[in-house]
Amino acid sequence: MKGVVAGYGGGRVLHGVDLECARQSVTCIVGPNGAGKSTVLRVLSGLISPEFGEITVNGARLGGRSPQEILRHGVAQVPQSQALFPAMSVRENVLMGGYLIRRKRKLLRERLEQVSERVPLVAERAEDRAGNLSGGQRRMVEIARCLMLDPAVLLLDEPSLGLDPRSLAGVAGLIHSLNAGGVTVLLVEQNVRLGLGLATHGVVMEGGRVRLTGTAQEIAEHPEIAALYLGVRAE
Ligand SMILES: Nc1ncnc2c1ncn2[C@@H]1O[C@H](COP(=O)(O)OP(=O)(O)OP(=O)(O)O)[C@@H](O)[C@H]1O
Repeated sequence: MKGVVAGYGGGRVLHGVDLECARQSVTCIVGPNGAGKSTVLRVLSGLISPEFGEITVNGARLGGRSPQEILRHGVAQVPQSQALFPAMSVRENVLMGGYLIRRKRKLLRERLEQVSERVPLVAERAEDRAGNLSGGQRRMVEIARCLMLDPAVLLLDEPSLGLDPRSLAGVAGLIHSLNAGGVTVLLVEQNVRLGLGLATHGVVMEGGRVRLTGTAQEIAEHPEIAALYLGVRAE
C-alpha cells in the first residue's frame, strides 16, 4: 500500500498508509482502538475503496477493484467470527468458499481435498453441523473456507477473538502451517503478544497512519510498545 487514504461516508480514517508485506511473511498490525487496523484489511479486500493511493499485490494494481476481482487475484479475507452457517455441515460451509469456481466441478473437488489435507478437521467433522463445533474449531473452518480459492494472501482480523488458550494454539498452528506452505499472511490483533509471537514482521498504527515497522521481535521489544501494550515498563 502506498499513500492510501480511505474512510467511511466522507470521514477519513486512513490518512496515507504505506505498508509493505514481503512474500511469505506473516505481518501483524497492532495499535490502539480506532487506529484504522481493520480498515486497512477492508481496503485490501475491496470492501471499501481507497480515495487515494496505490495497492499492488504480486504486481497487480488492485486499488478500488471489486471484492470478487480481488479474490480472483488471490487475496482472501477471513471474516470476523460467527461467519459460518450453523445449520449447514462443515463440508457445505467449506464448499461455500468455492463459490467463484462452483461450475468447475473437478477443481472444486480437488480443492476440497487439498483443504481437508491442510485443515484435517474439515475431513474429520465433514458431516457435522457447523453449529455443533467449539469456538476454536469454528475459527479453523472459517479459515479453511477461505482456502478453497487457494489464496496467495490471507487477511485475518482478530483471529484470537474469544478463543481459549487451547483453541488459540490450534489456530496459531494452522496459520503457521499455511504460511510454511507459501501463504502470505496479514493479520490484525488486539492480543499484541500473541499476534507478534505469530508474526515475522510487525506494524504499529496510530491515528490512521503507520508509526513503526520492523521485524516482529523489534516491534515487541520496542520500549514504547512494551510499555503501552505488553505491560512492561520502559526504562
Ligand atoms: N463501518 C463503519 N462506518 C463508519 N465508521 C467506521 C466503520 N468502521 C470503522 N469506522 C471508524 O473508523 C475508525 C477506525 O476503525 P477500525 O475498525 O479500522 O479501527 P481498528 O484500529 O481496527 O480498531 P479496533 O481495534 O477497535 O477494531 C474508527 O473511528 C471507527 O469508528
